[in-house]
Amino acid sequence: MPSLARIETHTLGKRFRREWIFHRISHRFETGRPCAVIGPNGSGKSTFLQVLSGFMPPSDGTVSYQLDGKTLESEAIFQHLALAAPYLDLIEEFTLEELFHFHTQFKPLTLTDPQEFLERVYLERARRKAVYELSSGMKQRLKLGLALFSTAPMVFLDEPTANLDAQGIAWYRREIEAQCPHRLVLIASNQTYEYDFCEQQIAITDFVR
Ligand SMILES: Nc1ncnc2c1ncn2[C@@H]1O[C@H](COP(=O)(O)OP(=O)(O)OP(=O)(O)O)[C@@H](O)[C@H]1O
Repeated sequence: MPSLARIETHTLGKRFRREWIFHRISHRFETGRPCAVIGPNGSGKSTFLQVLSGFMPPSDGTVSYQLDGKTLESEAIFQHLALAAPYLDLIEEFTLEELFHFHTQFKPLTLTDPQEFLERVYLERARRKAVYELSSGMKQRLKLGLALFSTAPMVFLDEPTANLDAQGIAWYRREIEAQCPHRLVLIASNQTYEYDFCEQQIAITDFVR
């Protein structure tokens, strides 16, 4: 049975200095109800995901987390959350096999064999390459794979198809749609093809003060 995750925000707001980026967002996110956070460049999508991830404190309101009906402390949510985002870097000096072994000590994957994982992200031929030797699209498949195939019940993706070609985008859509029924999925995007399967949408510009 998949874990049932729930995140509830109550009048959540974030400002940098005196500028409110978003304000008074009250919403419930749940396993099986994928949600897209949409808006133009600079509107606050990444900021919203970072506040929900616990990377940034809110300026106003609250966020609460539940897993199978039990409240999670905000310090503990990181272990239950997988995030792939342009501002999160991979360790460039590791080979892909080394990265797999390092990463899975902290964030286990459903694919426990590195070979199987690298085949699933179409990087099996690069397994002895260092991360810095990969193209930007290859790195993006690696980042996405680490989030998509993690065992964490919550998965947040920011600009998931950045640098992916048409084949990569089709792969992303197949894999994310397979994950949606049994995980809490949140996608920050301004590309319809990254989120048009999401049953919920939050337009961040609706929450400007
Ligand atoms: N650490 C920070 N300090 C000050 N301002 C910030 C900080 N991070 C983001 N901002 C500002 O917050 C606003 C929202 O930025 P954010 O990156 O969340 O937008 P976005 O919708 O994700 O944009 P994009 O589509 O370009 O990725 C921008 O005006 C940005 O300059």
